[in-house]
Amino acid sequence: MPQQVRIGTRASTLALTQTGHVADALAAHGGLAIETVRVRTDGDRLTGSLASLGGAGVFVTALRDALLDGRCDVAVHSLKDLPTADAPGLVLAAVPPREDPRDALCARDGLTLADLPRGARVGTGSPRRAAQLLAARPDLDVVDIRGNVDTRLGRVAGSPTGPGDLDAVVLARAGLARIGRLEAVTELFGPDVMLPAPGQGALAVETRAAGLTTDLAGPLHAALAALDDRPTRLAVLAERALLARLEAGCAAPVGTLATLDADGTLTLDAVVVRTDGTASLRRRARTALPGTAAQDVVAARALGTDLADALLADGAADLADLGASR
Ligand SMILES: NCc1[nH]cc(CCC(=O)O)c1CC(=O)O
Repeated sequence: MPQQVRIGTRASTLALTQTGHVADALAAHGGLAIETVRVRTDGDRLTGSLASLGGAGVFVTALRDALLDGRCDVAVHSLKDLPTADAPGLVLAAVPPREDPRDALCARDGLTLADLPRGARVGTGSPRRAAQLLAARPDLDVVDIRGNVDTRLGRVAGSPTGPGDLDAVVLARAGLARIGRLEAVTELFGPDVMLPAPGQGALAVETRAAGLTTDLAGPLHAALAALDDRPTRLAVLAERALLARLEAGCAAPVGTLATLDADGTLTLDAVVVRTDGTASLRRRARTALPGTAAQDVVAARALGTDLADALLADGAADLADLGASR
């Protein structure tokens, strides 16, 4: 008899697809029978703008409660939706290999950012994306939008499935890839134009720190360890350490991306942008990872906190409302 594992997820297409990948990977490891438990979060229920929803954790709190109550054993989140504060009683058990973390423009008629007409209406609910869009194209009319990925794509002119009242929207490439809508992408933004949110493109697999029955803990923990990807974990650790040191919320106009080279160098890029795009601070730092698991974690975190300190010394806190929507 395989061990039963209940895996908690939001019910959006994106969340169900992400959870499906994790469930398949855990099941492939053997000895586990996976059951999916759908959980409705405030982020799914409430319809206000993302910036007005009350910040950290709107998509994850209900899932974490389900873990702590024992309604599920494992929860899958988009890593960028996880607040940087530790959750008592829970552990980040696996960070699977990251998808391409870039943001994508999905515009009408195949247009790129440079091709969009003056004053074009571009939808995003993210102050980070809005600020970087305006830094590149101050003439754009950035429109605050919400909804799942399909709903947002439906707002692009010419879409068969929505009002089509916008010239373009900006979305994470990873989410579009996971739901099979990459054909909507008209441009991928390089790091010089738009740095992604910390953790974008990565998943987080959480479990209870204690409380799994001992027979479940063995096979489940082995399967989770096999799913964990060291380069992704170290990169998102550095990005999240930066965000935490800036005391920045998920709605702050902060972009950051870490990459691990084959030679063991971790490079972290970060930008803090004034919300209207009229000023920004950008920095890069690198560190040679020592090479053992515990030392690497310390080094990755230090890279993030040191880069944040440098940005704060440059005046990041005066430039942008870092505490937005915490
Ligand atoms: N809260 C929205 C959210 N959370 C994760 C993703 C995309 C997938 C990812 O970044 O891993 C999205 C949609 C988007 O930003 O376009």
